[in-house]
Amino acid sequence: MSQQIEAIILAGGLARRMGGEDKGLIELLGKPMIAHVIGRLKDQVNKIRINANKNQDRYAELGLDVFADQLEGFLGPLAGIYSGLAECQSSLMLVVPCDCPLLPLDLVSRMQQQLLAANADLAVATDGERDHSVVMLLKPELRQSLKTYLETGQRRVESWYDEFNVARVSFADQPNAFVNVNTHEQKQQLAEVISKA
Ligand SMILES: Nc1nc2c(ncn2[C@@H]2O[C@H](COP(=O)(O)OP(=O)(O)OP(=O)(O)O)[C@@H](O)[C@H]2O)c(=O)[nH]1
Ligand SMILES: [Mg+2]
Repeated sequence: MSQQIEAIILAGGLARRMGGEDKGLIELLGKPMIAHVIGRLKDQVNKIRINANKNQDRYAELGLDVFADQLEGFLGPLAGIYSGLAECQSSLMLVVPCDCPLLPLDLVSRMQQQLLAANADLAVATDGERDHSVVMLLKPELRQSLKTYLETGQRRVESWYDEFNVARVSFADQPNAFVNVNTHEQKQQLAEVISKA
């Protein structure tokens, strides 16, 4: 297990494409979506916390700490990351979304190794072609920059981290690694893929 790395799972969005149902709590193959994500991470980090703005009691039943966005108004994933960094007690924090149930089992070791090798501020996962911008490993010192960025009305994750030294970490060897679920149809398709695997 990587030392001194904690993770936050972002489950604070409005899930509009799911009709406003709480995406992390939607059942996928008999358990909440977020439980799949926890299963992928639990042997990779020292601690996992859940970022949720609704149904916090239900998330807490999973036995993990739950925290809400400190800035109101559903400002996007960066609001969750900003709040997560406030309580971060490790030298690096991993961020993942709640709707990505096939995350790599070697996610943290590879992200950490490449962040350190590049002396980067932040590592972002890619599928070999594009960034998966809410799968990142970052230094807590970036919190102040995040605050300024959000306070000036900006929201886009990629534009925020562009100003830093970013290590892009390819997981092209795992084509399903970042399959994520935004609609009921995608959930059904993924359930079929996992069942046949
Ligand atoms: N904390 C927090 N997380 C968010 C917010 N908006 C999105 N996220 C999270 O960011 C990740 C990626 O976002 P999306 O896949 O677009 O999820 P979403 O915004 O809930 O869904 P849509 O409304 O359908 O776009 C998910 O894990 C969301 O929970 C927000 O305002 N606050
Ligand atoms: Mg969204």
